[in-house]
Amino acid sequence: MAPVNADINVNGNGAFILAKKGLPEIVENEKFTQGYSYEILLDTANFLLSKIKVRPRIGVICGSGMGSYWKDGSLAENIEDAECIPYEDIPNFPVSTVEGHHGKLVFGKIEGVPVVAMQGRFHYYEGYPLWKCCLPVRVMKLLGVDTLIATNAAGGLNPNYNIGDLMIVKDHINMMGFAGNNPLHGPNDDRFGPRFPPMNKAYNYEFRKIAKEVAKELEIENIVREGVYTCLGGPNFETVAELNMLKMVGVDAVGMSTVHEVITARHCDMNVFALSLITNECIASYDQSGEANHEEVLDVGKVRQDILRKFVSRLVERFTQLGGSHEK
Ligand SMILES: O=P(O)(O)O[C@H]1O[C@H](CO)[C@@H](O)[C@H]1O
Ligand code: HPA
Repeated sequence: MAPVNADINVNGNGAFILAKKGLPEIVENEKFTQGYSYEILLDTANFLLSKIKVRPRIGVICGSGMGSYWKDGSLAENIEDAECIPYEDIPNFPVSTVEGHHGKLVFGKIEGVPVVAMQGRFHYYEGYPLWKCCLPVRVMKLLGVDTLIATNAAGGLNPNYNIGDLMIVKDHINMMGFAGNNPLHGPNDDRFGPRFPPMNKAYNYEFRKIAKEVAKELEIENIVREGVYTCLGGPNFETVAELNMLKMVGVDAVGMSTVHEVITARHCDMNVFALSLITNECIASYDQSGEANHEEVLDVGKVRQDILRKFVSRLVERFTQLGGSHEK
């Protein structure tokens, strides 16, 4: 895990607090996508540390409709000793605006492992610049998270995929990045990571191997796939021609998130695992009837909530057992 260059102290109330030090502030400038400075995000992390009892080790981002199983009563069943903090109460945090994204950080334990779950993520189409969509990932890093599990709902483009399948993300194609839109755009702060981060090992090989083993243990290997994800800016679903182009370049599943979060996480040296729930078939032919819609996306999330909860819980346990010395 890369040093975040912040000393961790304990304040008078026994809460963790991160001390500021190092480089000068980078001024926020949304227009030029410079993002919040390291110091501003330390304020956010310190606010959270003053509220929580355990420091999370693993961060989970819940995809569309997949956060509902973390909600209210059922959340307590899965995350022990849950402490929920609404986004609107967190300094410098954006707020969730999309149905199926509740807008809370949930701290607690899964299988005894301290975690933080984002019950709701931020998307570019909501009007947030990419750096802001990914701000929680950097805050997680400052809190001590070294592993990110990002989940998403995605359209299945691979003709062998079925609705309800789970796709372990092997790699991504950063379509928005091709057009120059990247969460790391703007001045680089080396305290988060290097100017030119590599991305050829973005999705941890050991984690993917473990996920396939876990799928066998849970007897769900028949619905678990491995493939390439891409994120488009949204909010519209894709045209037939766009989908055919994506198919030609090797995309298996299409969504509107995750890629920029993963880039941000890898930039600050987190280990990453990502999982797509295939919620709909991408309609890549003019002869096919039907239209993609968000309701269907949310419905499939509900149907798969139990399996997702079991899968993610087991992964949290197994990733933690792996320790920090594995090949990324
Ligand atoms: O990627 P998540 O947040 O799971 O959501 C996916 O589902 C929504 C479309 O139905 C889009 O936001 C797309 O990105
Ligand atoms: O078909 C899709 N396209 C883009 N994003 C999505 N999120 C869920 N399904 C889809």
